[in-house]
Amino acid sequence: MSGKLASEYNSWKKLQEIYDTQKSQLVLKDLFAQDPSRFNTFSKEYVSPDDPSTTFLLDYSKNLITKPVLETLLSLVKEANVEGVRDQMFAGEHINTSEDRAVLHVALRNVNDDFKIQEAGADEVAGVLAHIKEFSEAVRSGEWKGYTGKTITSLVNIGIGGSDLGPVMVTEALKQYSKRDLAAHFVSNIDGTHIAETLRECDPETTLFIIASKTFTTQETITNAESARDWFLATAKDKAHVAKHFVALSTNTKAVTEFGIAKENMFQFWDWVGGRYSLWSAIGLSIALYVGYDSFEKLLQGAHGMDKHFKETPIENNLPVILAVIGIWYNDFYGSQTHALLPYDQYLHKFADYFQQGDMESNGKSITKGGQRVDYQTGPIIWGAAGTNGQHSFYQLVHQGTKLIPADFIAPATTHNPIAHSKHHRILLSNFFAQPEALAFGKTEEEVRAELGKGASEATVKSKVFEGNRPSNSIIFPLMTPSTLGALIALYEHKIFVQGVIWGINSFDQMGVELGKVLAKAILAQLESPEDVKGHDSSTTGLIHYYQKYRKE
Ligand SMILES: O=P(O)(O)OC[C@H]1O[C@](O)(CO)[C@@H](O)[C@@H]1O
Repeated sequence: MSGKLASEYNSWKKLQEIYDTQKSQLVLKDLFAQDPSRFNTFSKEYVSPDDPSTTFLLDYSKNLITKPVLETLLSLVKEANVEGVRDQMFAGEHINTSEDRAVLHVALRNVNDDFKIQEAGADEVAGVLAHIKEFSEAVRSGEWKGYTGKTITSLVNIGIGGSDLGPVMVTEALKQYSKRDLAAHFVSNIDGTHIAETLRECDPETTLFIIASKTFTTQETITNAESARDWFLATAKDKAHVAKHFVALSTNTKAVTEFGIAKENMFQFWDWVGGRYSLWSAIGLSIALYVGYDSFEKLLQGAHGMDKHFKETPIENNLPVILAVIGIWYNDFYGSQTHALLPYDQYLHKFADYFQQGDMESNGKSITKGGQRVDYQTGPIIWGAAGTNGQHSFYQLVHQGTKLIPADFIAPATTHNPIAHSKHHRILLSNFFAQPEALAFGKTEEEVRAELGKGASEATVKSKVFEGNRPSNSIIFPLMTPSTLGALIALYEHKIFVQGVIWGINSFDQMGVELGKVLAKAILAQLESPEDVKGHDSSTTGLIHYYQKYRKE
């Protein structure tokens, strides 16, 4: 960390100058016309250093950049000492300064021991993975039995935030690798409807509950876990049976034991694993159970390959760095408020949800590590949806609205479901190719006039014009596999890291989620009667009083 605001860097000032003076020249149609090799210049194929079959192409040529712009963006990376902080992260230095913690999700997937990491607990990773392997194989093979001797057919992961979103996203993405005879459910919301509806699909004799909570104090998770235990014991009766049906994923042994889960049924991780970076840890148990340990290991290997790429590749060829600086270009100079993640792969339908936490909880900060208020924008709003669904919903605004929305289009070249001789997939991909093209190059007034002929009103002509010059990245990979997914997730994790370092913020704490929790606790104690409602503004008081008119018990 340099201790400077990003806006104090010379390269930041230079970027502002470029934006102010050359913005009108950054027109994709012209840039492509001027340079026939633009695609070659601004695209890179990633091949995992460990496994050539883990590969994808990143095309970033449809961005509002030129070589000098990109060079200046990369000099920002140098000035902010991103490489230095990256090396500190890999070495286990406590770069999460507010919590005085290392940030070592890379240690969870350090499969070949390529990185020498000294932090306490890093040497225990292999042991926990062995525990995950042994347990997941026992459950999947049917060797692990429920209290009446039946095999497990339903998994219920109870967790929230990072203890839910990663396993949800990955189990959906790798559904093709599941045995299909083990149903995976995820309960996160404190709304009783979530657990009630889930339990309606489960049988206490054949259900395994996975209580996933780093702290094991999260109100939603503990409340849901207690309700699950009550539901289970209503049938099983004997508390001794809990051991066959409840396991915990946590750093908090004491709280797990107090809950009644046996120590041998606890899967450990460490304070240097951030919640939103934890799917690689014991939090991934539901993934290993659902898709098998071998696939889980391949996921880790895929991420590890990207870690090596990020650590060892010069910044001009470093894919997370390139994505990060292009994002900064729009976020901080073009004033884009959001970034869309648009996977053309139904298996990735939770990808944007996952990175809403990954990115927004990491980089949704306005105070630097040194305590200064930033005078620029930090993390973007992340959103998106899978496939052509979005086209029939929000793409209108992306194409013709008043906002500039940078987007990443992500797709597999081949599908696990080649039904109708891959007709569906070809149609899907034709849209994946067409949308970035339409966004970038649009449709001129002349083209519209030629198309509509003389009788068309001016308003109709104007409404059919696509201004174009809307930027995007495209990522295409051979097939959705565990290792490719691992590489893609790690790509975005490191992108978020690079942006956080440039903005000078701590991407690894989450102070902003605390205030609401504290207020909710105080309000919970006041819900009984109107006389208890004290200390609030008139709006909050009015809302609680309205609720109290209808509350039943
Ligand atoms: O795993 P835990 O400790 O239950 O926390 C769940 C989530 O709550 C948060 O602390 C805040 O939302 C997240 O960072 C975390 O992923």
